[in-house]
Amino acid sequence: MSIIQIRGLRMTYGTKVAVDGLDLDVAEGEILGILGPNGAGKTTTVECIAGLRRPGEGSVQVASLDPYVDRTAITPLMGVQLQQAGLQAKLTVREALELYASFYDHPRDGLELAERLGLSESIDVRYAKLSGGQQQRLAIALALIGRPRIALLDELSTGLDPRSRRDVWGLVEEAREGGATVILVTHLMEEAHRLCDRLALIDHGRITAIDSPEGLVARSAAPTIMAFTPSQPVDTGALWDLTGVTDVRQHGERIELAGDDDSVTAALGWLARHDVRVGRLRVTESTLDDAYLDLTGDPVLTEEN
Ligand SMILES: Nc1ncnc2c1ncn2[C@@H]1O[C@H](COP(=O)(O)OP(=O)(O)OP(=O)(O)O)[C@@H](O)[C@H]1O
Repeated sequence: MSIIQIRGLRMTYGTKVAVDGLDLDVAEGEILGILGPNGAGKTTTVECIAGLRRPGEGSVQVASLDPYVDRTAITPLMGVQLQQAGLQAKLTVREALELYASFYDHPRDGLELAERLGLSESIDVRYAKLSGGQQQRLAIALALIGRPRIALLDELSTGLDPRSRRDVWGLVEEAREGGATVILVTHLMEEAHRLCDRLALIDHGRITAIDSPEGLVARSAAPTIMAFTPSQPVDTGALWDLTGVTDVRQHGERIELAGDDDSVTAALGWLARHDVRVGRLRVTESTLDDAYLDLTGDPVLTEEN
């Protein structure tokens, strides 16, 4: 049973189509990453899930409620971190944490959360005086303080230094262990790979692929590259004929061979059989980054096809 269900969502701003017939199901306890180019419609989709925008067409259901209509019932279930936090400039970190904790039945300890996010020294600083990264960390603390059943995190770690990013990832992992469902909009492939059970690629307001991170990497056409310097000249034509090889190039003494995982085994076997020693071997596997570039803009791919 999905905790979030979107059917045929369409959103326009004037003549601009921001979301164009989007369907999505998110299972309870899942961390779903949303990836896509700037302007693809990610934030607009998240704002509809948060009940901040009324769907132009189609429907959004969260925990069997309409988040736009049933705002009062949805608020205690949901923690939301948006790109624009929209907090009052004069509110201190402590006051903001206390205010948000009051919205929930069983909130986390705000001071402990502040400590975890490196905000203890700024606890009495007003929001307007915080640095961009501190404002971002506070927004994340406010999204998670209520132990929400559903957390919506839009560009979680944009603008955070590497240490803060890891602190924040730890909190998201804890939320997952607590059974939360998390929607995470991100441009960071490392973050997507590490935290998310599934990734939805959105382009031009539609989902173009949805799968596990490994599934997306596996289905992308981006190949494994094997580069090496042979101990003697090699017949590159013979390498072309090996299982899984899709490309062979020679750059001076070096040979670069592209293909699937099997191509590496096949090439190493062939070279051994022909008494060619392999020097300076380097094998580079395709990454989520490659898969993202490869898959964005393609037709819809789901786990089933
Ligand atoms: N308030 C608005 N008024 C007019 N157009 C808007 C508004 N908000 C978003 N848009 C447009 O709708 C489209 C989708 O925007 P959205 O912010 O949802 O994309 P996004 O995928 O979140 O982008 P980014 O990665 O840059 O945050 C964009 O073309 C954007 O310019």
